[in-house]
Amino acid sequence: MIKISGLTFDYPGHRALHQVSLEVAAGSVTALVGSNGAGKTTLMRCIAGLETPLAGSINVAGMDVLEQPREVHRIMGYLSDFYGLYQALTVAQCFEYAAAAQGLPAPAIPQAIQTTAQQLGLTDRLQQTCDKLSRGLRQRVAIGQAIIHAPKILLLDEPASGLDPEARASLAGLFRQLQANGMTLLVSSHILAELDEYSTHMLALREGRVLEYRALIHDNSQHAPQKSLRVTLAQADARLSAQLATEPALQVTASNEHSADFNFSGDEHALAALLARLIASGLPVCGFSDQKENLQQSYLRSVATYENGQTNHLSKTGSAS
Ligand SMILES: Nc1ncnc2c1ncn2[C@@H]1O[C@H](COP(=O)(O)OP(=O)(O)OP(=O)(O)O)[C@@H](O)[C@H]1O
Repeated sequence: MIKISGLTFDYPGHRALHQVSLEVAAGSVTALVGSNGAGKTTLMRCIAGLETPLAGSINVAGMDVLEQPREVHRIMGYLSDFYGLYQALTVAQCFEYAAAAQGLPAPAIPQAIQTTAQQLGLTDRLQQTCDKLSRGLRQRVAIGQAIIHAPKILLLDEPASGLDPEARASLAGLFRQLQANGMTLLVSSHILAELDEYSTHMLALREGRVLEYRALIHDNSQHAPQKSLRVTLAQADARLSAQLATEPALQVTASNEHSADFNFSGDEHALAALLARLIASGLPVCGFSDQKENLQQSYLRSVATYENGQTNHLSKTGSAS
């Protein structure tokens, strides 16, 4: 859906993106993560055709963003990190304005306003003017403006900032719903636990470079997906490692007398059978827990790998001192 090749972007005196290349699959939700100044906003603005890169190309649904910006905008929604709302307009008027600006035919606009208000929980606010809304409600109106034309691609820069926990949870639900309807989302946030709830991919940027881009959910239908699990005992038992070694469908990655971590290839029935065998062997098993790496751990591991690489490179070139 989005194909970026060799994207390089310069601000006066500062290179913000260095040779960024990646392909974002249709229907995915990509968590765009990185420290302050990593280049997330710049990348989004380039994808939205709001900046002209020094080099490289960006293709959205088969269209070159720089050559066909208007066609691209018709299928794209973008919420910038700093946005403005017309204070004197009501929420309904804001939606109407956004819908008309996105080229929605006039007869379709009233329904689009109702649908969007419902998705954002703003139905009872439609007649209120924006100057009377709280920060979180304004944020919801801005998100509504970005999705009113039911785009195929949605770019959201820090969409949850200013939202209360309830609104954040319902926003996560909305993103899952939009993805289920076939939308491709690119969402930047510093709150990784939140992105973890709905993201299928992680794109980590660091100093304008792609640190890592990968799928977070592996769905390989030909094989049972591999699980990373931990078995915990109620009390220390030296037989744990030996007992696990007799199990062909698992590989132990770490163990002691209280617990063991292992990768397991098998379905839920195989897991139930494994639990039954461990209990039958006399081990005081409390249970299994999922050891799947979350987005935060994944991101921090990418950063650590990058920093170790930098340190190794510097020490090899002799400039570390
Ligand atoms: N208008 C500008 N002129 C010069 N440099 C800029 C400009 N806008 C951004 N930069 C620089 O480009 C780099 C990337 O900025 P960008 O806003 O894309 O980062 P970000 O990852 O979105 O950061 P944050 O998480 O803080 O929002 C930063 O070093 C920033 O200082």
